[in-house]
Amino acid sequence: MKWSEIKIHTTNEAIEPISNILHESGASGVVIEDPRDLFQDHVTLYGTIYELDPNDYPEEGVYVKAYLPVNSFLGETVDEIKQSISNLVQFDIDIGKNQVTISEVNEEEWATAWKKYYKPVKISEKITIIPTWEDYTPVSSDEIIIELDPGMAFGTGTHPTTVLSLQALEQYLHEDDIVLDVGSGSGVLSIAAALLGAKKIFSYDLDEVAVKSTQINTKLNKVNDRVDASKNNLLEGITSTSDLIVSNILAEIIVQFTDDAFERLKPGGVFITSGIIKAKKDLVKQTLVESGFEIIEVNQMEDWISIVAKKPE
Ligand SMILES: C[S@@+](CC[C@H](N)C(=O)[O-])C[C@H]1O[C@@H](n2cnc3c(N)ncnc32)[C@H](O)[C@@H]1O
Repeated sequence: MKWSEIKIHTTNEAIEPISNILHESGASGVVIEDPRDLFQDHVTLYGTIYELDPNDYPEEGVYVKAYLPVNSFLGETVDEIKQSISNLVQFDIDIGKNQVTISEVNEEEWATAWKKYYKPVKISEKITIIPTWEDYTPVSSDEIIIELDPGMAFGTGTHPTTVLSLQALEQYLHEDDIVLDVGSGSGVLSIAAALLGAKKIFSYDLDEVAVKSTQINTKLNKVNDRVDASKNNLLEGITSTSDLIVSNILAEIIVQFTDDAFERLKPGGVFITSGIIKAKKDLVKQTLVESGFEIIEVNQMEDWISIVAKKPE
C-alpha cells in the first residue's frame, strides 16, 4: 500500500491538538520532530545510542508528521485537516508557520519512520512503557510494564501530558480506587490505574477509534476485566461516583466539565488534569477552584502543565 506523509510546520503548543486532528482523520503513527530532541541523549533501554539526523528537524518550531493511506479520499482528507488546523486559532492556539507539505512514502518507509522514534521508556519511579513490537526484560520486580500499540488513537504514552498524568496517578491512586479516565485515547492511563491497584476503571472517549484502542490495549495488558471502555462526551450522563478522575485533554475542554468532575467524586477524591498548555494554567486553576476544588499540586514538563485538585472531605 502507498502512504502519504503529511508534514505540518507548527509550534510546540499546537502539537497535541494537531496530533488529535490527524488521528481523527485516520492518520497512523504521528511523529513529532522537535529540534530540542537533538540536544538530548537517545539511549534505548539496551544501552544503544541512536542518532537523530538534524536535517529532519526545523530550525524553529516543530514538525508534526503523520501517515495517511493513499486512496481516492486523500485530497478531501488533507483539505479537512488543513481547515481544522486553521480553526485552532479560534481557541487561541498559536499554530506558527502552519506550512503543510505532502509527500508519498512506501509501506516500508512508513513502518520504520514512526516506529524508530518509539522505544521502551521509563516514565516514573515504577512505570515503563514498551511498544508491542519490542522485547523487554524488567529491571526490578516491582516495575510496572505497560505494553502499548497506539495504532490510530492518541497516546504512545511518552507525550509530556501523558507522562505528567502517569506520574500523578502513581502518586495519588490508592489500592481499590474507582477511577474515571476521561479522554482515554490508547487507554494508557486506564491501564496504569489498573496496574497500580484500582478496583475498577471507567474509560470514556468521544472517538470510537480511541474506545476500540483502549479495549485492545487493556486486553493486551490483561486488565480488561477491570477496565470498562465506552464512547461518551466527557462525563455527560454519568452518575457513578469515584475516588479519582484523570483527564488528559486540552485546557479548553477541562474547564467545560470541572463541575461534573466535582459531582462525580467522593469527598476527598482527586482530580488529575493534564494537557494544559502553560498559558492556560491560571484559567484551569481558577475554574477548578470555582467548582469547589482545592489545588494540591501543579507540575510542569516542557510547555505542559498538570494540575492535581482535591474535593474537600
Ligand atoms: C490528549 S488525548 C489523551 C489520551 C490518553 N489519555 C493519554 O493520556 O495519552 C485526549 C483524548 O481525549 C479525547 N476527547 C476529546 N474530546 C473529548 C470529549 N469531549 N469527550 C471524551 N473524550 C474526548 C480524544 O479523542 C483523545 O483520545
